[in-house]
Amino acid sequence: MKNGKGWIYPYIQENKKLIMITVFLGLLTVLSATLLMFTSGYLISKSATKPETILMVYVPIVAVRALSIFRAVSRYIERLMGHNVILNILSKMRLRLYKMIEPEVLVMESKFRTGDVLGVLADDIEHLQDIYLKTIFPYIVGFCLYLLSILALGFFSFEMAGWVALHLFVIVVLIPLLSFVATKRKIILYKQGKKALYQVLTDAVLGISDWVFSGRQLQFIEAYEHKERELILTDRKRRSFNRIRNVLSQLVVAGLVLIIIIWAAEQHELGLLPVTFIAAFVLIIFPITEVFLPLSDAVSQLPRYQNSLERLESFGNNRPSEIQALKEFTSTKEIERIAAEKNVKLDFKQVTFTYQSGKMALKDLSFTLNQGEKLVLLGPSGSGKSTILKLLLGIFIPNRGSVSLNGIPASHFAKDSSKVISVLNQNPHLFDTTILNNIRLGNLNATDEEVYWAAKQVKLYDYIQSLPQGFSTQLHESGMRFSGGERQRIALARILLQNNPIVILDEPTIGLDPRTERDLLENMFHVLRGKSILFITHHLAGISPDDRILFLDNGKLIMNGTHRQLLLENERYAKLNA
Ligand SMILES: Nc1ncnc2c1ncn2[C@@H]1O[C@H](COP(=O)(O)OP(=O)(O)OP(=O)(O)O)[C@@H](O)[C@H]1O
Repeated sequence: MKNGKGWIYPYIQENKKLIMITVFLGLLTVLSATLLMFTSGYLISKSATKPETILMVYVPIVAVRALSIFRAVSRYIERLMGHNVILNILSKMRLRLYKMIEPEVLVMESKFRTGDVLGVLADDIEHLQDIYLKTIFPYIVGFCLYLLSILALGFFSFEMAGWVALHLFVIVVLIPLLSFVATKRKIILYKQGKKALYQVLTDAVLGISDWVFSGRQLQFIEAYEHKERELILTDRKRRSFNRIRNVLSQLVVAGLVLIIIIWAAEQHELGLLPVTFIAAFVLIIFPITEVFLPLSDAVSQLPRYQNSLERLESFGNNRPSEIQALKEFTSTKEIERIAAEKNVKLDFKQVTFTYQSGKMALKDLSFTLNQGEKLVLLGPSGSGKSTILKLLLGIFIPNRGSVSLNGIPASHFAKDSSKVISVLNQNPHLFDTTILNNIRLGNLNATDEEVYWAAKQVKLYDYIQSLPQGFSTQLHESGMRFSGGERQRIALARILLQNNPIVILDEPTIGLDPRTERDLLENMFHVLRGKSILFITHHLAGISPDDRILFLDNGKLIMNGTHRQLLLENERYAKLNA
């Protein structure tokens, strides 16, 4: 559990006082339960001696009532307090997680879906709340109670306190420890096996047609069921160990009851303890051991949290070094000034960028984009186009050279780059709300008229108006699906409302048929006049003769000129057009 330090210890430290109050309330609850049993035991015994008048048992009757109310109230407050501490800790953990994940969103995009990663990690945090509720709090309460009950018994008799201490030590320390050691391997094996089975199953479902075509589906099912049986067996072993452990713990409790009976009887023989107190002393064992018995299970659950803790730890530690520096700056004032000027010069100066893995993605790249110009970044897959986008948005910092907007490093604006740069990517997301709201996402202050204007610009206005509910059409409820081209037009309308000086088109027409692609690009370049456009693409659709082209291959600039020039002068380029 060494990895837990970063995600457990600091929160305990930070909430020390509240945790202490919760533990105190926990002890108070047990104390009132113990006194309740004690008084009830006395009351039953006293009543059995047929007292002459009810007044002889009046005080214990009132005490039983008061203690049962007090126990319920203190338990309620203890739960309230405990959950309050947990919610407080969880909210801080979540904040920490979101802060960790935020700068990585664009980096992760290529490898996983960020939402999935966030979901898994958020589940891990939810899972960690059980460490507090089911292990840490009960164990602290249990241990304090152990010490307190020994001290209290020592007050009556040293010898008996010694015997009870020894017995309780078995259920408070020995059995939990034994349980932890014995079940740890089984829990880990079970978790690993379950994960492996999920992977095999997912893999099989994805490739189901191949299993069927090869006629080996039965073979797969047999192998799968065999592994599943092994897994069930591992879990069964753990459960049967738990059953034996529980029986053992109950035997220890029975031993304790016996000790108390013998001690109380001896005391009575010696005339030191009235007979009415024998049951009272015996009954207090039960509320006390009720706290101790679940401890073994609580401690043996610890390995279950290990994966969650390790995942959270490693996520924090393995942040790619490319984005380490991201949070250090962010100059909101500067970006607002540049955004207001609407005249931005984008400069890449001898930029070299190497990934953490050692892969050099860009080498010595220089180009300038003045306000209102269009620049086409052309290159095959893996040539470095997406890396340029991340450098431009300030997510990555070049190893050598500089990327700047009006002379200020792009990394200074990383968090605010959307105030100057708009990006239209391959798969814009449409939210589960009205079309109007979906377009307004570009600028939340835009009026309805401005949204209609943007829709007209991207040639969607008539189509939207023809829908029964027009701009109020709920994208999800209507079951209406926009085509790829229409989605891009909605995203383009958002960009128009955003009204930023620089627009990056990151292969926006991928997957569209040639005709839709041509119409969309024509419309895009028309409505984006006056803005600086960086058009990232891997083919020549939508390129005009005077467009400036940078052709990248393997991170290096290998052609630079207008489309017209390159067609005439460069054989490789001319072949692309063929
Ligand atoms: N996180 C990463 N770690 C290591 N290498 C990377 C990483 N991301 C990209 N690369 C490598 O850097 C090079 C440039 O990648 P980049 O994604 O910028 O290319 P691209 O031109 O955008 O490709 P595509 O058109 O396929 O998206 C490639 O060789 C790629 O394998």
